[in-house]
Amino acid sequence: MVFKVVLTNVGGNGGRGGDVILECSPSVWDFRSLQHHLRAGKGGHGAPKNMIGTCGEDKVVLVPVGTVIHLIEGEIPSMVDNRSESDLDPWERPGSLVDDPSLSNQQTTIQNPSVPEEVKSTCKNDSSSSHTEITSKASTNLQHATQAEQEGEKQIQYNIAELTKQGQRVIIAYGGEGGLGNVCCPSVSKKPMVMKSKSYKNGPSDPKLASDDQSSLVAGEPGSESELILELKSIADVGLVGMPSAGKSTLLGAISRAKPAVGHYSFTTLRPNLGNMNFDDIQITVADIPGLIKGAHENRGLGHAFLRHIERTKVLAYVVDLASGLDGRKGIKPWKQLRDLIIELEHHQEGLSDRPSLVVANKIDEDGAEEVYEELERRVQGVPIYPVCAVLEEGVPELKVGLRMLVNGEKSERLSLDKIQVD
Ligand SMILES: Nc1nc2c(ncn2[C@@H]2O[C@H](COP(=O)(O)OP(=O)(O)OP(=O)(O)O)[C@@H](O)[C@H]2O)c(=O)[nH]1
Ligand SMILES: [Mg+2]
Repeated sequence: MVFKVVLTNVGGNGGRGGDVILECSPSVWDFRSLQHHLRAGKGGHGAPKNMIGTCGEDKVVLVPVGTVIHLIEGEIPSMVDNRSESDLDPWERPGSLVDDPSLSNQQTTIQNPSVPEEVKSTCKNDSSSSHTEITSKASTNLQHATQAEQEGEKQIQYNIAELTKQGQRVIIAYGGEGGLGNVCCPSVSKKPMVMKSKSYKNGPSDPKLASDDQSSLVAGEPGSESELILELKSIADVGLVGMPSAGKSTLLGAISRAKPAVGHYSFTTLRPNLGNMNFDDIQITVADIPGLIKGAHENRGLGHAFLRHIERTKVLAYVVDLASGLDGRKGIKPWKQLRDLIIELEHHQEGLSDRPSLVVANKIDEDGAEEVYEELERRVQGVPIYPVCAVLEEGVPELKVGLRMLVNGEKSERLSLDKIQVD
């Protein structure tokens, strides 16, 4: 999602405006808290509405692990500190499990913003991607934002930082200098003074400028301006999504060199496993995501935690168990598995299932599975279905080619409820 907001922190009566700081936190999964703070935030006393932070008080906003900060225009933000070096689960550290050169090429980042890396890449405002753009302009921001949206493209000047560790902080906007306050000059209007672009990072404002206009003494001055794109880095190219015991972990072992635990009981996998599919020219990261059950969006079976991982994959491979419900055995038919999975994804986050997808019809080796597969093909339209026996690695080469095409964008079929005939 792309959104743009005003982000200027104005000094208030007698005090300097607080800085706006982004802090990396594994408990946050998207930029929603950022939106919330921006909406709820107040400026220093006398500051225009819609500002973030209060006078003299820094505003710390939590962002997810894997947030990449690009600068489009303005002052280069600076890294503050790593408040806590506590070790994260490897899953929470993008790239830590994956030695993927293609990813590092896409996301060249630096940890020291004093030597920013200049880039000339263009970032498209693609509403399907998880981008957040923060436009911090003192006056004409919303107009700018609309313009930018119309233009559709922005030049990224620098890759500023990639926040991968808990507690890492970056100042993205410096607070403006404080005015002297209404107390000193009660006759002057309380109306805030909005000034042209200017940075107040390096000490007090120009006294001449201040004395030129009494109202700035009262209202304080705007903080620094910068225009940023925040991007949430994907954790995997492909997510294996399915009900418990569908064979996701077995499949990950078959398509990569990963060796995840496999069990004949549900919820064998409780934390996602990552593996790499290696081709001559490209490496694709696959995440084996813990099984989802009906009601996952209401947190049944740790649903929330599992569903969140899906947000950060580009392509979905729905793994269904063809043997489920066969021969009077308990279980859900594959087409119903697909329907339930989509419902859970969409309840968790609207549009979550709207990404390139395919279906893996697993356990084709089981008695009666062929017939179920044929029925599945009749009942599910619009996405390729790959019959696979993950245990014997049958059908795996074809599946790998299909996944590669989706990741490369050569195909982009999506599974939706209207393409599944359940009754
Ligand atoms: N017959 C048959 N059994 C399979 C196949 N793939 C997996 N299984 C079996 O299905 C069971 C579950 O496999 P897992 O890979 O652990 O399933 P999962 O989807 O990762 O399960 P959770 O982690 O609980 O969500 C195991 O007993 C596997 O041996 C297959 O292609 N054919
Ligand atoms: Mg598993």
